[in-house]
Amino acid sequence: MKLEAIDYQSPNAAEEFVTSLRETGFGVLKNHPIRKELVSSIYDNWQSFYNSADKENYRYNVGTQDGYFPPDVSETAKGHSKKDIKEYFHYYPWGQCPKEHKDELAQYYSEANTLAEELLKWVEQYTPTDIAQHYSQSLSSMIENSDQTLLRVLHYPPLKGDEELGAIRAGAHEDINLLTILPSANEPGLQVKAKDGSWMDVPCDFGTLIVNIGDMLQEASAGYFPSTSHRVINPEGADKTKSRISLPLFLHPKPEVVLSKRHTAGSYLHERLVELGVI
Ligand SMILES: O=C(O)CCC(=O)C(=O)O
Ligand SMILES: [Fe+2]
Repeated sequence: MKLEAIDYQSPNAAEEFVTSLRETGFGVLKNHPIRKELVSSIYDNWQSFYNSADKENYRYNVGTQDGYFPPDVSETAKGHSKKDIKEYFHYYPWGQCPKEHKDELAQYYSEANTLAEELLKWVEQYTPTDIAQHYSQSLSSMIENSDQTLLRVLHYPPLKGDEELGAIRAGAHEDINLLTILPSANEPGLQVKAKDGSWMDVPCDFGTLIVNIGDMLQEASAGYFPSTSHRVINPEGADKTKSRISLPLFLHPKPEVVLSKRHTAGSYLHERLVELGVI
């Protein structure tokens, strides 16, 4: 199995994309509308943010989960004992954000959400009827005007050699949300678990866009769309001294949206955040 980039502008893009999601949990797009200059400018500006002590002034709010999460509070992936080697910032339009970075993130958030609504329409269009009957409302309407959709600016610092034995940049995990939209990072390392249990590198040519299924879409589609494990491995050799920045947008429905008989988006998120140890 190999992940091939699908041309967003090709006439078969929607069908090929949804087939890839169904078979691997991932879809990779090229020639998509997210602007490369905007992404690389965010990477540069946030590298400066992480290099500065100012980040401590934006420590996250426990109740609302917006702001800066330093390395010592960073997540421990479900079922793991070691913390990930990363720090990150959670941006919501209503949340805290350094003012010099706000316009750019707001712009990216809005453009990526527009594309996300289209991708959810593709998913819906190629969902078999017997599965689609489980959707309580259209997938794209679940995220429309949602203030829960989260843009995470991640920084994986250079490795210093004193990291906890066995700790990696991001331990194997599944995302909680509906879909995740992720421009290729500025360094490799992201891997996805194939059906045979082996780890595959996700293509990381700058300018491609990686989309993966989260647990909420798996829940809403009664397992038809698989939420797939992925991880970020540590760099080796000369790459150890390099930072890695990435920018996932996690599409979260409004809390009252019904995902399944068992869960609303709100009840599901709460359960998972407790497991992650961040609330
Ligand atoms: O940094 C990456 O490439 C992926 C990050 C990720 O999987 C996550 O934050 O959930
Ligand atoms: Fe993830």
